[in-house]
Amino acid sequence: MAHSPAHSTAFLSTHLSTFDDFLTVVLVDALYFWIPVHKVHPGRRTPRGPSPSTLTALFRAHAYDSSLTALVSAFLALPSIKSYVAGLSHTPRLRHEFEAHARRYLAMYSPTVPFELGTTERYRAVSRRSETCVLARRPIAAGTTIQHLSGKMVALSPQDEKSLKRDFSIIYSHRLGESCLMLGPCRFVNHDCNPNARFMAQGSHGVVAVVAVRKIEVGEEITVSYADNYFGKKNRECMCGTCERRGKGFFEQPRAPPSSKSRSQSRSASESGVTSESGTETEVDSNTSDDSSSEYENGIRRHRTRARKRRRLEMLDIPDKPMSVSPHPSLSRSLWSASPKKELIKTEEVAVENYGHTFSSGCRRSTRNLQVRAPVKKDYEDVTAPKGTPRRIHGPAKRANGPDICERVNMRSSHKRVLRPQASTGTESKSVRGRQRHAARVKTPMSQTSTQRKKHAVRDRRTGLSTPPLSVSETNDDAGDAEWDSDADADLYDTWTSGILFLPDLIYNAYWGALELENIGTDSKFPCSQQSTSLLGDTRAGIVPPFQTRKCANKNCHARFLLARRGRGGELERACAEYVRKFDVKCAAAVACLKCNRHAGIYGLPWPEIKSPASNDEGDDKSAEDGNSEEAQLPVAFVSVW
Ligand SMILES: C[S@@+](CC[C@H](N)C(=O)[O-])C[C@H]1O[C@@H](n2cnc3c(N)ncnc32)[C@H](O)[C@@H]1O
Repeated sequence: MAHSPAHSTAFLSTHLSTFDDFLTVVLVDALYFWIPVHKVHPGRRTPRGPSPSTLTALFRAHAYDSSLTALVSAFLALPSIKSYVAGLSHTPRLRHEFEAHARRYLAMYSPTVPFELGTTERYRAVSRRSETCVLARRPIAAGTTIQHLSGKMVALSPQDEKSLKRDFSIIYSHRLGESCLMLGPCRFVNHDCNPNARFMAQGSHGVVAVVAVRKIEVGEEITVSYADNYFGKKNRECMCGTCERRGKGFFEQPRAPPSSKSRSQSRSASESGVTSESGTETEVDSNTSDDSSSEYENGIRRHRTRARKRRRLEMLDIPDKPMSVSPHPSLSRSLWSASPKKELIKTEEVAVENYGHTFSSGCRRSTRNLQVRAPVKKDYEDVTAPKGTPRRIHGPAKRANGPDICERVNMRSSHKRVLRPQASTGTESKSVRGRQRHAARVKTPMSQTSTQRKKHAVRDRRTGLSTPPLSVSETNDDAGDAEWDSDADADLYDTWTSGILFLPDLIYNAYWGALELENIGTDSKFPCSQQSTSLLGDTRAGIVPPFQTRKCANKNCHARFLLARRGRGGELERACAEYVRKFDVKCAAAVACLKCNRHAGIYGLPWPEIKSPASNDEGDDKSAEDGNSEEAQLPVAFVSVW
């Protein structure tokens, strides 16, 4: 085999990196993720692995008994994996290490896994690519070992030390007193100067785990501190969120070069040997009292470097602030804070934005089973809209040739909308209303006839012209409400703004807030279980196939083989949202679907019956999450349905 590790009984960093590249191609790039993850040997070709559909079938088959061991065995029994392992020179040690490493990546598919991979644009200015980050899928208590977020650390061989010198996954182990290569899922954890977790060695075989140092909320990025001087001296090139907030590291503002006046002042001060204003002793060079004193020169150099960096950022068109991690605004803490109605409504709104993206790329989903209730639209106003602009209801992003879903999400989050409760009376709100009414008269398409509007919509769709942000709508007076309240107008609005005809339902669902499933019994504890239990029962008995496996119509969707759901799956996801609302279960997957509901496919959003929460997962992470009470509350549906 071209790149199989050398015949040797020792387990070297070369072996680890080769295994890791192979396994990330097979188990992460092909199935799980929408960007190829960073490889240790980017230029190398890896041997062919099993097809995504074979793997998907494998996962589904073993998801029901939630046995990681069974899954690993089945994986190792696949012909392509067998031949890869056979190439490992019949060295039991290597085979054992390969299996252990495969197990680490396979464990990421465990439905109970408390984290997921996401993408971040935070480091793009330097790395020029989207990078991976790790996000919490459920609250993680301080002191908890994060289950399945593990890796393997091996001392760098001298050969690797030369070739991989600048590689990202090399860490210095104080315990071993040498540089090590660390690979496995925990290599995706980024650095933060105020981290919420830390790496911890488990046992004496170089197994690394990640332990939370404080409570981590759903959707929060899991970060560790690599070292104090990892990103330059005192991490001054660090691009973490903490540095961004503090204006440190990469985000430190360049100090302006001293003005000529202050320079001459400091020069005369230095000539007389006086301490400068800032309190630092100015260097005195009795021979050359010109501007080229080293501190000044350094200042200029620093300033230029920073200016260069800023220009680079501008060229890349990366918003300086805030840099966001995706997924996604919908995962932000506030959306999940315990469920007063208003919070819920925000959740729904964002969820529908997501779905808007998703649907616009081809995954239409039925929402016919949903009833909407409890009008709530008066509760909020969009305070970010420019003065006098009639409020715009969130619509889907433009489709035509735009950036893909993830990018859009990121772009959106750079100018987040702020929703706040709206004042009900008072002069202020009256003037707002006045402005809105005026703006509505001037701008809204409601002044056109409905035939005209339809004609324009059709024309826009044909020509591919993006529809201007038409800001239908919303004044707060009764007349405005009545206008907007009519189904026809709402439908039309959607047609105008996006050209996607099926969105009205969704926008309405978001807009009206709370959703109710038709088929939820009043005393049903787990709304979706009623739908799915019987089918699941049959499935387990082997009577019907578990789900219809559909290919996603979006050709950019790397998770297309995982899209499996029963019939009209939309209602099940909604059920999940409903479940979240009712029981305050913090389920990131419910709304965080980025690419064609990858999560829905992988983690299974239908919620079948509750089993006893006994987990069969074994291995290095056995003790993990013992103390995590959230774990026990989670529906075992996560374990059962893929
Ligand atoms: C161990 S990897 C972490 C996972 C990585 N983001 C990926 O996509 O595979 C470390 C790399 O992440 C990026 N990185 C992580 N934290 C960073 C930080 N605070 N500042 C700058 N770059 C960071 C750098 O590109 C670094 O080489």
